[in-house]
Amino acid sequence: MTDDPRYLKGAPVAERILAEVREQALAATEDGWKPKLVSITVGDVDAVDVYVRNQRRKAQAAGIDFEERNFPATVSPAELEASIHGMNADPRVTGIIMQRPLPAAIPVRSMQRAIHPLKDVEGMHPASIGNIVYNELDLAPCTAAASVELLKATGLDLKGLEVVVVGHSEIVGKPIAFLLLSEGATVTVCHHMTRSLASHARRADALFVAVGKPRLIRADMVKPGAAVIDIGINTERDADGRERVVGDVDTESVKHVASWITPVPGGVGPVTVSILLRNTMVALNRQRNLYEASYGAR
Ligand SMILES: NC(=O)C1=CN([C@@H]2O[C@H](COP(=O)(O)OP(=O)(O)OC[C@H]3O[C@@H](n4cnc5c(N)ncnc54)[C@H](OP(=O)(O)O)[C@@H]3O)[C@@H](O)[C@H]2O)C=CC1
Ligand SMILES: Nc1nc(=O)c2c([nH]1)NC[C@@H]1CN(c3ccc(C(=O)N[C@@H](CCC(=O)O)C(=O)O)cc3)C=[N+]21
Repeated sequence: MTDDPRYLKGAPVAERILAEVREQALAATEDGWKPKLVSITVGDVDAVDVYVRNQRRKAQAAGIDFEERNFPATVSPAELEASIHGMNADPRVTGIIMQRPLPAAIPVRSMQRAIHPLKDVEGMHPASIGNIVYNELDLAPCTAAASVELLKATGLDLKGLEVVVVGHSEIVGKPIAFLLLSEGATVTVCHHMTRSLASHARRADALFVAVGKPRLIRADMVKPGAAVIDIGINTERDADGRERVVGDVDTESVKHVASWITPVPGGVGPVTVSILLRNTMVALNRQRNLYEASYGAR
């Protein structure tokens, strides 16, 4: 079933990006600039496990060092911030990603701000997010950038394309909208106060869904021939009690209407990981350029 040509799979896109990352990482290492990504997790969060596991696997395959720093759920904001400052100052650390969610006692935004913009490989610091508003797109939030890469893989021309984004979180929906605007698409953003999600969604040539609700998008909400990018990752139990991961789109019905649909798993997720590693190399090159501009070329 996953051989259906309508499935817009993540693996080929992810592999292409990872091959470029690997080449850059090897060249940088030879020049004495070994890339290293540090992942921060706080407490034990199932939702993050898969992501971190894949980050470690793909980083190692690409020649990027990967270190996991797990803090207890009881860590204070001040302690966490002090650790981040330590990583900012450590020249061996190229990039820092702070996995979400954080415990309620820790203010996500101030922690995001504590990561130096030059090491912010998720593109979530206000200074980084600001760049995409100015059409500087080389380091964008990973999931948003991954979703747009998948749309590009359809070959559709983004200029003037009618796009609807469902979900407006700061980490996924909003940056998708900004990236698409920069590419010339006409973008409508829907959220929980939108009056008729179905009537907006049905107009879309490309529909992005990042909400966290299984089967939110059904076949009657999709324009025939549309590209559907399903970003949701939800865990459900099936009838015999087994856990399975599903997106926000009712894939079985929508695939008869859409021309392209990203599967979950196997769609946006793997591309997100490869973009994180690509961002690590963008960060490394920025640090290296700054160093060489300050101290002269090696
Ligand atoms: N594949 C990947 O790499 C990643 C996948 N994800 C997945 O993507 C999904 C979204 O993540 P994230 O953006 O962090 O989640 P958030 O919970 O932060 O945001 C969800 C968004 O959906 C909107 N929303 C809620 N209910 C509705 C509704 N009925 N109709 C329309 N919009 C609605 C919310 O709007 P409002 O604020 O107005 O309520 C909000 O903007 C999750 O399933 C998550 O697991 C996340 C990150 C990476
Ligand atoms: N700061 C932050 N940024 C995030 O982007 C972020 C986060 N925190 N917290 C958790 C969520 C979730 N997320 C996933 C990314 C890829 C896969 C992924 O690779 N999924 C594979 C799963 C394959 C398998 O099951 O092994 C797939 O969809 O095919 C999963 C989940 C990123 N998130």
